[in-house]
Parts: sequence; C-alpha cells; structure tokens
Amino acid sequence: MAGAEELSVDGVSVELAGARLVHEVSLAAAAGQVVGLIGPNGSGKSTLLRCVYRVLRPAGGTVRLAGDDLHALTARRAATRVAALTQEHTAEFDFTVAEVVAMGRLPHRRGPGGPSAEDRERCTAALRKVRAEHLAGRGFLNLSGGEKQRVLFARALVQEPRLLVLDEPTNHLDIAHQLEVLALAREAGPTVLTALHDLNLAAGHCDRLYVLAAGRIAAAGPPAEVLRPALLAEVFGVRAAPVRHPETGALQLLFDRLP
Ligand SMILES: Nc1ncnc2c1ncn2[C@@H]1O[C@H](COP(=O)(O)OP(=O)(O)OP(=O)(O)O)[C@@H](O)[C@H]1O
Repeated sequence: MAGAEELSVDGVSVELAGARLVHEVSLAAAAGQVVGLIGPNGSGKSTLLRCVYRVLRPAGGTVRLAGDDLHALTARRAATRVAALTQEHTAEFDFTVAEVVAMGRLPHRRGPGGPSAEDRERCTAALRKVRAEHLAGRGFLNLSGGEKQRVLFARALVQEPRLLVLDEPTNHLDIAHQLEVLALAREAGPTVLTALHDLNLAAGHCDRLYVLAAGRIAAAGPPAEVLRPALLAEVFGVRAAPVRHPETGALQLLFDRLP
C-alpha cells in the first residue's frame, strides 16, 4: 500500500474493446479531501472513474480505499464504502423519488423488510439538503435533468460512503445548485473524487487536481499550480487568463480561443 492515503490508485490501466483507454494512472487522496479530475472530451475521465467505482476492472494496477483493494471486495461491502453519481441514469421502472433515494440505504440494511424509520429520516434529510424534499412523491422519470441529478446525489449521500465518486456532478444544474452540490459533497465528509468540466468550479472546490490527457496524467497538484495558461493551452487548446476574485481573492479563469 502506498503511504497513508485514503484513496490510492496505483498504475491503473483500463482496456475496452481491445483498446487501452487509460494508461498506468496513479492518483491519491487523503481522507476527506476533494480531488478533481479534469481533461478534454474523450481523455478517459469517465473510464477511469468507472474503474474506481468498480463497473470496469483494471487491466493493470490497483484501486485501494483505506488499504483495501476495492476490486477484491464483495459487491455489498464495496457498496457500503463507495457511492457514485454517474452519467448513466438508467431506470427501467418509474420509482418515486423517495424510493430512489431509499435505494441508497440498501447496502446497509440487515435482513428482510423495508426501510427503517431511521432510514426514512436519513432520506428525508438528504432530500432536504439538496432542496428536493418537495419532490419525494414524484415519479423519478418525470423529473427535469437537474432535479434527477439532485435526487441521485441525495441517494449517494444516504449511502454514507467513505468514497464519493462524482462524474460531472454539476451536469444539468443551474449555477446555485452547482455551487451547492460541490459544497455539500465536501460537508458530507467522505473523500471525493470528481470529474469536472468547469475549471472555475474545479479551482474553487478541489484541494488537488489531476489533469488527464489521452488517458495519461499530464499534471497534478493544487489548482493554482495546475491551472496555468501554458498547460491549459497545451491540454485544452484554449487561451486562459487567470484573475483574482475582487472580494475573496479566489482564482478565476477567463477563457478565449487560442489565436
Ligand atoms: N465501450 C467503449 N469501447 C471503446 N471505446 C470507448 C468505450 N467507452 C469509451 N470509449 C472511448 O474511450 C475514450 C475515453 O472516453 P471517456 O468517456 O472516458 O472520456 P471522458 O474524458 O470522460 O470524456 P467526456 O469529457 O467527453 O465525458 C473516448 O475516446 C471514448 O470514445
């Protein structure tokens, strides 16, 4: 095991349909850290995350959480430790919002029977946190894209994972909910690994960033060190001007096409 990191991805490669999409990627996160994964379209972010949340097995390397090889755990044990908010929202049946959120408690349930009173309380509290309490009785399939995203985030929260994997968690969300979901992910306390397209959100909400380009790590470090104009030009093909927020001093980037 590499050091005392909570999440430790060591030399992970992922292959699909005979093609290597992720090449010996290593990354780490300390307990409670929010770590961002950024990179252009098709750079392998979702593929790497799918390997971390066990939909894909690595062709090489290991993913360890608190020292345990995640791919060696039973599905149930893994589900008590890792929750994922993904881009794949397939629901074949029209469950209510309350039912969808309650599914997050399933890995913790012992024996038969429905959700306990405590489970129900946790679900209501999570829906309140994402400001979706009023949707509890609605059918999930009829929700708007942003409402679905918030409900699935609530489901991930009630799973009470050690590791929360988020693939573009701000997709479909208006600006207020974008800021809120990332703040909630941190407040909730688990270690967070999140893919983000919005580099300003990545700058403002992540302790550390990893840049993926063509399936390989191109840079890693604190946001202010990683989000430099030269790297952004090379990896994303854009001209970036770093500025400081006039009140908070936080790093913000202004973007333009490269001349
Ligand atoms: N099942 C598959 N078979 C073959 N290639 C795939 C498969 N799934 C994804 N890919 C390819 O792997 C590469 C990485 O895809 P991935 O979805 O991981 O990128 P990403 O960085 O998440 O992109 P985006 O920012 O567009 O969401 C892409 O070129 C994609 O076309």
